[in-house]
Amino acid sequence: MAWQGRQHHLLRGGKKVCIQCDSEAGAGAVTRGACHCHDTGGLPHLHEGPHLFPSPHPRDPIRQSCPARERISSTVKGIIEERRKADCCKKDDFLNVLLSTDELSDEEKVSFVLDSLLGGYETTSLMISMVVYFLGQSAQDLDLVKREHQGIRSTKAKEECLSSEDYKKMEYTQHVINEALRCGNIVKFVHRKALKDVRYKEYLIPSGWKVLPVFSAVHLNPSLHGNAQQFQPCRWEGPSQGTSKKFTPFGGGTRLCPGSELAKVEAAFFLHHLVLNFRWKIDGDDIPMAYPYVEFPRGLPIEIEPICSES
Ligand code: HEM
Repeated sequence: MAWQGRQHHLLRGGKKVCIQCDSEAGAGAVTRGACHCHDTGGLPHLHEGPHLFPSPHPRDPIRQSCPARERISSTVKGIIEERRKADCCKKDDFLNVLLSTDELSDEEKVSFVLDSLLGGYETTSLMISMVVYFLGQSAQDLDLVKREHQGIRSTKAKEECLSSEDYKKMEYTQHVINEALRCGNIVKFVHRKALKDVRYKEYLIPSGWKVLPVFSAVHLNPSLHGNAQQFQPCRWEGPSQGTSKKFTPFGGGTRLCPGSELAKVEAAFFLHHLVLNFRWKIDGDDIPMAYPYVEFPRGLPIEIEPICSES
């Protein structure tokens, strides 16, 4: 995304960056289709649909969601056909792995691609917005992140791309990302069903009951996280702090988010370029609100200004 001009809606821009990265990571060829679906409003409509109650109103978003799914499915089908015709079987990407299996029908393969794109579409852009929002309120943390990225950049040529080794050095950035996930609670709860009677402490959860584990209740519990209401990235310092049952922004068990590492890499690399090249301030008031999904009501408008390299 080119940062031209001074005013940007971070959430909107972030979605485009994320859809490009996710689809590149999955299968380069899907990028073109995915970006088209973003630009024409298909992905936003598709994402909205399952979260809303149907209404008889002619502009009911669910009426737009179903055709959006059909449009995007046919774009992905076209890309799969192109991939089959072209001799690009040597490509070692997600789409080729998916195409090489006979255990799924074509429809299931298309659905798999769509689910993966949707899984990372709102979530990662929201996480990036959260990071920018919280850093905007903590000059000290912003300074620490900036120094970390200046250190990494100083070992590289001017336009040299970041590598996995650079990513491993982004320790404080990881703490900031973890803390934004803890405070931001992008996914507040997941849906589960008890398959048999389950006893937990003095409770009985009868077979067939729906259970919604609420992550935000754990992430903001002061008995598990000291000063739970405060944004304090330094709490993540120390070995294996980021993986524990008291911190589950990406779920857990067999349904653990397969995109968690990709999302964190996207956020860290985005931050690298943002803090080294720009100053920003949030334009007016905007705060993350949950209704029930977390959003910035105004899309987090920010004013940015390039940092001159001489300064
Ligand atoms: C900050 C970013 C993200 C957050 C907070 C997040 C969170 C989650 C959570 C909590 C689940 C578990 C849902 C459950 O247990 O029912 C999940 C599943 C999933 N996520 Fe993510 N996710 C993120 C990014 C991504 C990305 C970038 C992708 C793909 C490119 C992705 C793809 C998926 C898929 C396909 C599933 C379903 C896995 C399954 O059911 O087996 N997610 N995600």
